[in-house]
Amino acid sequence: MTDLWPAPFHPSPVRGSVDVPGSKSLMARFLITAALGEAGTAGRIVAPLRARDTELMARALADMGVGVAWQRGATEAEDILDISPAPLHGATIDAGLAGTVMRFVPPLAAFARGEVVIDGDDAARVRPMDPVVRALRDLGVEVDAASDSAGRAVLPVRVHGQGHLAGGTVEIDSSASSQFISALLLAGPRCEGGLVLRSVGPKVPSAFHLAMTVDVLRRAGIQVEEFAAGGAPADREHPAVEWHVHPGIPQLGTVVLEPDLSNASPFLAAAMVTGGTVEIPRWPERTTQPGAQIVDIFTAMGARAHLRADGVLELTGPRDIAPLDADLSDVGELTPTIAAVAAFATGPSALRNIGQLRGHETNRLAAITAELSGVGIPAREEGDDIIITPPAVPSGAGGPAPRATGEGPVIRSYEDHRMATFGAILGLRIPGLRVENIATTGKTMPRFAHMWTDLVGR
Ligand SMILES: O=C(O)C1=C[C@@H](OP(=O)(O)O)[C@@H](O)[C@H](O)C1
Ligand SMILES: C=C(OP(=O)(O)O)C(=O)O
Repeated sequence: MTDLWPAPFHPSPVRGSVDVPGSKSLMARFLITAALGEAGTAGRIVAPLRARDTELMARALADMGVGVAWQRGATEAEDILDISPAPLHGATIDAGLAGTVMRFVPPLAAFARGEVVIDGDDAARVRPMDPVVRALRDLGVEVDAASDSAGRAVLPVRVHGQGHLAGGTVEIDSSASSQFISALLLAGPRCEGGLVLRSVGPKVPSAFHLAMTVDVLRRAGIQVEEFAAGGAPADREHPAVEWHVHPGIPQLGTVVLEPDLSNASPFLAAAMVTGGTVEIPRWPERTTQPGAQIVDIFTAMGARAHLRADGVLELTGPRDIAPLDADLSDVGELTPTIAAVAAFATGPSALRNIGQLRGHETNRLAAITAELSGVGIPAREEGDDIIITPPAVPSGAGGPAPRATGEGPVIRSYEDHRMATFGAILGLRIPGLRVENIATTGKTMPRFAHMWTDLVGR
């Protein structure tokens, strides 16, 4: 039987503080970087994230021969994960539904001696893999892969590692996911001649995640140059289309994992849709995480927010939520949260240039529009945009009329952690709403349901 979670209904202002666990994206990069370090040295992650995606990544490394030791501290902030590099060998890897695992492990596998097979959930077997498979083949690696109906590579992928990679120049169309570029950049320093990666094709999404990859490499002592179209050094206005990664041995050292700001966003959304106030401690002053952008986005929708001197972000939702018309290409993973808030705005919103979400845990354009429409909030896809046209509702309380099902509406979560948190946000203002398989939030935030109930109560 499908597990249906009764989402707390709480249209009056929510107040509270939420300590969110670590960033899955930073953690994935730290793990790969540490694994490619020098044998005999260890990388240490303080306050590591124990969630499905990061445990699968840690297990993938361990299965290939890397030493991985989790140590519990008195609090989660004192937990430690030590990663000890070692020669990599063949293995069978379960990527689950983690884009980071299925895309970041194949280049790493090229350094193994032996065959590395990467497979995952059924839903993972439709996520795009072609660009990383092609790039590895162009670099001389023997890779076998299953193919989809259009002949493009998908899981399972089999990498015949030779223990080393010569490197060179490779061109890649990474418009379906930034993770293909991140995957190759992370492996770049261990290529004997370094790596020159040239983006061809339409714009690469998720600019913040690309910046995160480059930042992690540089902090590990690796020289990375970024060039914009035309060959000038890349900057904020002129995004990189070519990366030169110099050869070297990355040294992760000891890093403290930042809280996952994208996972903070549903809690901040609770303040948005109820006109309440939510605090998030340990909000980093500077970060490459795209989740930090939620503050500006919610401010544009009427919130008041400030980062206090004690490192706590405080956000108060507005009485009336202003509609949003924004290009979300660079912050795509925030879309489900923003869509749930836009559902209660005073007018139509347009969430633009998010075609890459079709290759996420599920086709999120289809999922978001179907689930909003199902609870009486008209939403549609227009090309690579989502248009949400909330029916007129009295401000502050109540919500659109739910689909009449007798027991209250159901939000399907499609095995997608962010569709589950999207449902929880809607439930604050739609009475009787239930969310299918709330446990899917365990992909990146295993205690979500408890944290949500602690914040909003029953
Ligand atoms: O590199 C990463 O850690 C991620 C990159 C982004 O992927 P896409 O570029 O495929 O959207 C993001 O959406 C995903 O949640 C995490
Ligand atoms: C797209 C996401 O995940 P993945 O790393 O599996 O691509 C996400 O977390 O929103």
